[in-house]
Amino acid sequence: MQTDSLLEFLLVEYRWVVVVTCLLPLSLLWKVWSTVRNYVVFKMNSAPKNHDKKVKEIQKQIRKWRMSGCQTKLCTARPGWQTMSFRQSLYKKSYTNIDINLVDVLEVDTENMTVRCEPMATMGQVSLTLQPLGLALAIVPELEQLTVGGLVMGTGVETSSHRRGLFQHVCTQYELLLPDNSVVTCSETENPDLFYAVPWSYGTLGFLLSATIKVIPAKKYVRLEYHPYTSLPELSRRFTHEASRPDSHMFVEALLYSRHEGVLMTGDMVDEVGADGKYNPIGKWYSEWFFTQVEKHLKRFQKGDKKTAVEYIPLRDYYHRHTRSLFWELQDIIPFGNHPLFRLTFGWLMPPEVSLLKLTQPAAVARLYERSHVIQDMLVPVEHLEDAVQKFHEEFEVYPVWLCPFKLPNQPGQLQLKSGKESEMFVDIGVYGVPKAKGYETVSSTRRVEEFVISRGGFQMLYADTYTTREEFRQMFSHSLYDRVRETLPGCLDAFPEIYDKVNRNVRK
Ligand SMILES: Cc1cc2nc3c(=O)[nH]c(=O)nc-3n(C[C@H](O)[C@H](O)[C@H](O)COP(=O)(O)OP(=O)(O)OC[C@H]3O[C@@H](n4cnc5c(N)ncnc54)[C@H](O)[C@@H]3O)c2cc1C
Ligand SMILES: NC(=O)C1=CN([C@@H]2O[C@H](COP(=O)(O)OP(=O)(O)OC[C@H]3O[C@@H](n4cnc5c(N)ncnc54)[C@H](OP(=O)(O)O)[C@@H]3O)[C@@H](O)[C@H]2O)C=CC1
Ligand SMILES: CC(C)=CCC[C@@H](C)[C@H]1CC[C@@]2(C)C3=C(CC[C@]12C)[C@@]1(C)CC[C@H](O)C(C)(C)[C@@H]1CC3
Repeated sequence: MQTDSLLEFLLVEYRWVVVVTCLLPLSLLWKVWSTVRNYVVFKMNSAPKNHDKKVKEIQKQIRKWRMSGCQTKLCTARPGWQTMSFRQSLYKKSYTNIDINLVDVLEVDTENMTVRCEPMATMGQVSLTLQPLGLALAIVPELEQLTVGGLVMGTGVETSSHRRGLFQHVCTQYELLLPDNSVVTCSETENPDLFYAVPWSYGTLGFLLSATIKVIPAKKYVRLEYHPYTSLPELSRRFTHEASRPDSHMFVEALLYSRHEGVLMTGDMVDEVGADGKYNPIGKWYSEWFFTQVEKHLKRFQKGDKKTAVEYIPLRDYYHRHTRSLFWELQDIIPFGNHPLFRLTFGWLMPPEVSLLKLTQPAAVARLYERSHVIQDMLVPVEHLEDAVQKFHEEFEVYPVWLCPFKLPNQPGQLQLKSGKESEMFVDIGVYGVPKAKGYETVSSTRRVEEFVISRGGFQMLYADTYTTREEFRQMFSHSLYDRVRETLPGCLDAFPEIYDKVNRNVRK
């Protein structure tokens, strides 16, 4: 990473000093506190009773805002440092912040196979609550601090999305507080326009009070197969086949380690460790970061070992396989984080809470990331996978690249299929790291990739920086249903800005 001054150099190269000595112990404190708190609250079954009381607390805040003449727009009071995105939203300073202190799992319905969660419940919390019941969310987005509210109002994807779609496609009902202070529920059959406009609305239609999400039976392990490739066309063909086949494996994912080479992984939930593979508890504190373990399969393949490797991984370890290394982002913060000695001594404290990393990010680091760090997830139809990888290589040249397939059904809402088909297989292309492409420049390079994605009928995940203009944004995301719903919801236009006003690069720091 290039740095300008000695101070910048120290703050970047030695950021690990603060992270290892302060943030790791603090993160452990936070993890222990929140796990115990969630367990006690769930066990005491206090949450469902408290839910209506807490909703009244929120309605009190909205009433106060309305009594004061709706002077400002509204947003949640979730501090920017706690959100699972690189930036902190500037609008939180001028909007009326509404405290949504709804942090719990409300009830698990084993008959209808759903769980009702409050919006501030996190993926780690929900998967811990469901695990003893032998259940899991139908889609478990990777990072533990992701919240239900953020995944509904933004989006969520995981390696079973080729079967089940995005996070919104496994939600059956939303409970919302509208700007006129009314509480409504919506689903495919009840207020369907609102139901389909909520995903990707980024909190600009109302406040989410709870979401009902599909759950599935969870088995103890994932049987994972590793298929290395040294040809992108072959990897792309097999990736598309594995994602689209009617009898697909439950999990499909690929990591690219260069423009032409990568490892495709296919997996299924199983109850026992089989004799055809080795048991690999990748979640153990001492175990190697997952993406470097996967790369070893590519290296052995390049040396002539062509066999398909099989491993048995504990289910929870699999769901959060990239969490301990924050995909591959921690290597830029704790460069020796994957060293065996460090893992043995400090591995049990990893990863540092993203929230604390954000809270303590030096300005010099922010400037450096601004200039020479890419964090983007672009969603394109899988037929364009090869030319998309080519485009990302030309503009960014960042590896590994995360490839995660997902099925996109043709439903009303912001994500419209340009092909008009009933459903289409897409791929999430995740790029996180220091760009090596010659001539890389943050805005112009990213805008060229955005233009490419729009031209292929794709979408940009909006936790990342979008440099699109308002017009380009409306080209990428359909606003016809969204605009209509905003006009029909009483007080919505006064209470909330448009999506673009909450996600574009100029409203984030
Ligand atoms: C070291 C440290 C790290 C922290 N990291 C995070 C973090 O990564 N994510 C985060 O949301 N908050 C984080 N917080 C803030 C923390 O959640 C609470 O705001 C603080 O601990 C006070 O909680 P409380 O006693 O008011 O609990 P509560 O009254 O239960 O919660 C108050 C607020 O705390 C947050 N909160 C509490 N429990 C949860 C939960 N299970 N899931 C999500 N949010 C919850 C919510 O913002 C909620 O509005 C952190 C705090 C500390 C000290
Ligand atoms: N595997 C995956 O899919 C991953 C996804 N992500 C991204 O992370 C995001 C989620 O991060 P997270 O920190 O949980 O969410 P955030 O706190 O960042 O919230 C995301 C958006 O949702 C809105 N929102 C959140 N809760 C509510 C609510 N109760 N009512 C109304 N609006 C709400 C926020 O509005 P406001 O600004 O007013 O608070 C914000 O606009 C996802 O959208 C996704 O893009 C990141 C990593 C992995
Ligand atoms: C769809 C999927 C799987 C997305 C994965 C997104 C992750 C790679 C993102 C989400 C939050 C994220 C942007 C973050 C960072 C890295 C990439 C993350 C983890 C870091 C930790 C990079 C270092 C920065 O100093 C800072 C701490 C601000 C951020 C925090 C958010």
